[in-house]
Amino acid sequence: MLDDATDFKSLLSDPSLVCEAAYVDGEWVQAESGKSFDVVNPARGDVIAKVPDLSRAEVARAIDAAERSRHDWAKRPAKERAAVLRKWYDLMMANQEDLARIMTAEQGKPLTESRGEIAYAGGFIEWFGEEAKRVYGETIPAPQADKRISVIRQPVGVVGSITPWNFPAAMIARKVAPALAVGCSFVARPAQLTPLSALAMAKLAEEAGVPAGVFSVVTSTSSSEVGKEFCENPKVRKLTFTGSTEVGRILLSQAADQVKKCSMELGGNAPFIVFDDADVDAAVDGAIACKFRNNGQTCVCANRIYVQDAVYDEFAKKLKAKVEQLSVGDGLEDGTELGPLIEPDAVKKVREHLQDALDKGAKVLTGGEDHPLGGQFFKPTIVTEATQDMKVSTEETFGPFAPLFRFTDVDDVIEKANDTIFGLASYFFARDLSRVTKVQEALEYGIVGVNTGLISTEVAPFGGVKQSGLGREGSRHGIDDYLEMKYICTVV
Ligand SMILES: NC(=O)c1ccc[n+]([C@@H]2O[C@H](COP(=O)([O-])OP(=O)(O)OC[C@H]3O[C@@H](n4cnc5c(N)ncnc54)[C@H](O)[C@@H]3O)[C@@H](O)[C@H]2O)c1
Ligand SMILES: O=C[C@H](O)CS(=O)(=O)O
Repeated sequence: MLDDATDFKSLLSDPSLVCEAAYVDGEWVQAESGKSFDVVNPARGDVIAKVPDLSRAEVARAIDAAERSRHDWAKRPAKERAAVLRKWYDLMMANQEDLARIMTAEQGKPLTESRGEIAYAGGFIEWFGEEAKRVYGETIPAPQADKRISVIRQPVGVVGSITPWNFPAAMIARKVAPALAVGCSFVARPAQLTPLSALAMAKLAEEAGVPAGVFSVVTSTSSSEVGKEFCENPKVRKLTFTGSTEVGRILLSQAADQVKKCSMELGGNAPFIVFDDADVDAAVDGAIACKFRNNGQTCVCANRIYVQDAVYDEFAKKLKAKVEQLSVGDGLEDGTELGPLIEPDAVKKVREHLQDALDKGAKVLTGGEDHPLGGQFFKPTIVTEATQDMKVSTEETFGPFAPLFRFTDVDDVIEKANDTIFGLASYFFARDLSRVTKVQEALEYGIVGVNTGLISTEVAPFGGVKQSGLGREGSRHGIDDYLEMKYICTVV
């Protein structure tokens, strides 16, 4: 652990990237009430910054600024908007180390993962800057000689955004990038636990030339009030949300009154299936990457690991050996592979899922207790003999807890894998071509990883089916949710 006296800003080349103010209409502001809230380092429990606690009325002013500024931004040639996004990407990458340290300090993930997330977030800005220049329309042969039919695509307008704490930069980037690329304006409300990454991104966007009002970051402890403002303010044409399915339901209900355009990136419950023809060593490496990335705190982490009888013991033994090598500690320290969980309730949920599994017959293979570091650290844990009646088979654990389920029959494991209200990510390891084809088509998920545990990239359409969400982010498809299609019929 770093010395508690270490001020993480002393680790930065540019401490001014730590912005203890909200960014509204091109100005760095405090709350009129004078209220602020603490940003805490989950590894050490110390306060690393204070940011303003804006009121709903102050959020409404950011929306007003977004409405005023969007028209000129949309009128700019796409090439000009693309150049601003490219500059923003270049600044993100030039400041990658500082942005990573800020992220690790507020979210806890190891520096290696924070560096990766900054590159991932920047990748969306780079990608959609390029896509800005390819928003095409079409002409359609008219059924009458005196008519001409054309279709154009125009920016939706003001976008309201609410995002979670687990990827404090990437979850915003994959929304704000397509929005600004097509000429929308954007008001972001980052998670209360991790606002600093969003504010640092705004500082670099300002430097890159994003006009005042086009991108604002409002910090607030009252997420429900901000959500209601986004849903009830008619100037907001679209709500984009990433978070739990529970909150997604609330927002969709609130948005229904104005039939507001919504994108939803929600919860997951990923199955990870190891068949008897798999490369077991590759499957173990895939499971480590998939289960323990961000300490298990990702929407696409393996939540249930199904292993076919013939390779169950080999897989369990090799996974145990690798898990016991994982280095747990402060993410700001070199070599750390698993940081703390984000808050005490997150640790409580891991303990709850573990105890429920043990009560129903599971056995601890490794871990299964708080880490000697204490606080929000927990030992990476594997249990064997997991069964479908356990909480972990229907609820997202969101922590370093790997339950192994044994299976025999292929059709049976597909049925079990699909037996959930969620449908975001899924994974399986197999080599038989017929089996691979059958399984990848049978899994009811928006994302399928075949012989890999890592699927995150800006070039592919990311999103879920069933109650894991609506819409896709990233890829050429990710721009569609920020455009309205207009059909023009002209009599000549
Ligand atoms: N599908 C994806 O791309 C994706 C990505 C990351 C996280 N997630 C999901 O997010 C969850 C973990 O993140 P979390 O704990 O921050 O989720 P959460 O739903 O509790 O919170 C998400 C965001 O919504 C805000 N919020 C909470 N209640 C609200 C309300 N009533 N109105 C408006 N905003 C509200 C929070 O302050 C936060 O900023 C997990 O379920 C995970 O699967 C999904
Ligand atoms: O937690 C959810 C994120 O969307 C994970 S990913 O990094 O985008 O795959």
